Amino acid sequence: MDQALTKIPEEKPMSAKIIDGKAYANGLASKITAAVPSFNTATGRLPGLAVVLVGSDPASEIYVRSKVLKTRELGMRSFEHILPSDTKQEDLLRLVTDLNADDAVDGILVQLPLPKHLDENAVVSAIDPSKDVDGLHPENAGRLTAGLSGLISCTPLGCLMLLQAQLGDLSGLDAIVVGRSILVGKPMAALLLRANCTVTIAHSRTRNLPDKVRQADIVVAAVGQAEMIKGDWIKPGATVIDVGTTRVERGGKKKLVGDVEFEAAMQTAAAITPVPGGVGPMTIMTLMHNTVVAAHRRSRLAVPQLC
Ligand SMILES: NC(=O)C1=CN([C@@H]2O[C@H](COP(=O)(O)OP(=O)(O)OC[C@H]3O[C@@H](n4cnc5c(N)ncnc54)[C@H](OP(=O)(O)O)[C@@H]3O)[C@@H](O)[C@H]2O)C=CC1
Ligand SMILES: Nc1nc(=O)c2c([nH]1)NC[C@@H]1CN(c3ccc(C(=O)N[C@@H](CCC(=O)O)C(=O)O)cc3)C=[N+]21
Repeated sequence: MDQALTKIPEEKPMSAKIIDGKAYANGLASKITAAVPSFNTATGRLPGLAVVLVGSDPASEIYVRSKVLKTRELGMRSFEHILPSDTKQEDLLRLVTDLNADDAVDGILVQLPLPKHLDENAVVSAIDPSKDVDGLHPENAGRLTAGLSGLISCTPLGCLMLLQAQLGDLSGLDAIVVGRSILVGKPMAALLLRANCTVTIAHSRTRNLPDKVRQADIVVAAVGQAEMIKGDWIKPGATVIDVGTTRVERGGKKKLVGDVEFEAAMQTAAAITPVPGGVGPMTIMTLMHNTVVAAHRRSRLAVPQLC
């Protein structure tokens, strides 16, 4: 046979689609901004978000700052409470009680982790569940697992929006969530299960993690260890959502990296979120989303379609 006819074209290296979380978050922002004036007309006030930060961790300060700026940018009210790192449990609980009673406040977010001497569970449980825009209160966490409506944790909600935008219906897909925190891993797994995925939850005691990741059509990495999930663990064609954010030093420069080996995963995945610019902006925007949802529910108004 003619040599020219049998020649197989050289295989091009695959390159995943980069899921633009920033762009998706901007789209969501326009819907939220549009919902604020009608809420204002109906109630005579603006939706309000209170953010509480205890201590002065520089990374936490950056996140809190961007939450405050975004709240104002979207036309809502922001209440900022920065407390010293030696704040007493009873003082923090009193602040939460005051915010619960304040009608101008629709959402309360207590930035985690709290300093070691404070009881995180007690603080989160003290938040009025109708204002718990982080979805961390046991009532909201329980409602999610029970399939009831409530407020859903921001980061997992943002990850689900990106996955559905990328894949449409998730029914029947094999998903692995690496990490089982109350903030990310557990609610993420509950949301994927609700979306009819078959879900594996992995953690620090999981055996043969690479093999488990290799089975998954969807990989959500929420560990907090720079690039611990290797590119060759990713199943060809999988969708990868990288929640992790770790500051590292590379070549004398500070850099923010995810839990997934990005460049290597690009060769096998069908789509992947970058760090920064992936899940992070979605977390901030879903917090805004939850604040508007909470404001409408608290005022007994129909919740507008935001996503
Ligand atoms: N981009 C964003 O919007 C957000 C980013 N983050 C980032 O996501 C990451 C995770 O956050 P968070 O869930 O709060 O972190 P936590 O530290 O609370 O949880 C980490 C989880 O990873 C598991 N884990 C640790 N080591 C391994 C390992 N070697 N193999 C498998 N699993 C392991 C732990 O297991 P075990 O339970 O057994 O200890 C734990 O369940 C962090 O980098 C954080 O900064 C968090 C929130 C929002
Ligand atoms: N009660 C509580 N709720 C949280 O949701 C919560 C928390 N505590 N504690 C800390 C983590 C972390 N987190 C992030 C939010 C935004 C970005 C983000 O916007 N990141 C940008 C980069 C920002 C940068 O350069 O530092 C990005 O990924 O593009 C990251 C991480 C929310 N968290």
